[in-house]
Amino acid sequence: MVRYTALKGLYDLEKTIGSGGFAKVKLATHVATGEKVAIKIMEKTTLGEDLPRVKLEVEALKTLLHQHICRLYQVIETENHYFMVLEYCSGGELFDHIVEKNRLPEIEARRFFCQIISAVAYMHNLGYAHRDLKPENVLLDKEENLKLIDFGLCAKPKMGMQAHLYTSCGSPTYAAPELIMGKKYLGSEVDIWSMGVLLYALLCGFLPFDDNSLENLYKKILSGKYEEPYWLSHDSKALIKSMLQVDPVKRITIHELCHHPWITSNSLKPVVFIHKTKFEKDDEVLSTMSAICGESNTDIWKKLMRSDRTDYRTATYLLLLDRKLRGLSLKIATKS
Ligand SMILES: O=C(Nc1ccc2c(c1)CNCC2)c1ccc(F)cc1
Repeated sequence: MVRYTALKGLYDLEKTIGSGGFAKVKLATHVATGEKVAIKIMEKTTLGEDLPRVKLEVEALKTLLHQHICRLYQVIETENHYFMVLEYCSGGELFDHIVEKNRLPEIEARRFFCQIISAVAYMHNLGYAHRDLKPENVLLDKEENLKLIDFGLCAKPKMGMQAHLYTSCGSPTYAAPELIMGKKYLGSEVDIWSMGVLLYALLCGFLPFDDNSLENLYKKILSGKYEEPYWLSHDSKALIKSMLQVDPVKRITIHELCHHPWITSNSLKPVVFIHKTKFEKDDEVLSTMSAICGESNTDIWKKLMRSDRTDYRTATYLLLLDRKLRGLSLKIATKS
């Protein structure tokens, strides 16, 4: 096991739970609270021109505080590495969950899809587009709630969500026609298309557009034609059709999506996005911390407010707060 001195005493590294392009994700234990976390480890040399994506993802995750967006607890930068300490999503990838069940019944698909809409509506409302929405970037926590990850491609256009984007990014299978055509596009509109592909995958168990040859895949996406399996209900077909519109102008908007009958059919209320508990002062959590570090609640809180919210103190506070919100006892490991 590679030893990273930067983590010594703070996090105990365990098994590797994911390895993507330029990052490796390892399960770890936050020493002070014993809570599990996922640490995304990136080597600066292999990052190369992807380095700006790390900074983009950190800034996005520090701003996006939502119950269905994976929480960032701490960032550690050393001479050769970046370590992003993230919320551990023990249920793994939604993709594996769909494959395991072959396809999801409409009720379960709706529950998951409402959580995704809530997170994406919240992001768009804050001026962020994800641009890489796909089942691999949707994880499950232990209560089978969804967590969006991988904001390395997200965009926060300076001129707001009405400003056009040009960078072609994300994986073609989930990419909107205007994006693969290299046209200017709106981040919000390409996210809706990707969500349409996601919903199709949830309900069908396979992808609407798939082909081993990139050229044929592009042709299928640009045609906007896909199979409609017999088990899809009328409303599901209508909703998918409204999201997989080749012409972005005809595509359903995130606001219409929140109020769509397929979405509200059970709960009869539109999807709302509730801010995740921002940085509320919680004295019980602060007292638990002050019992160890000897500082007063006020001093700890002042330091938290002044920090850049990515240090060990912030991680400890947030992990204790998560424990409390899950109804667990607050404990801190004393120096053994
Ligand atoms: O928790 C994560 N991944 C994870 C967790 C559990 C399991 C997996 C991935 C995959 N195998 C099943 C178990 C995770 C969390 C944040 C992140 F950015 C990337 C990955």
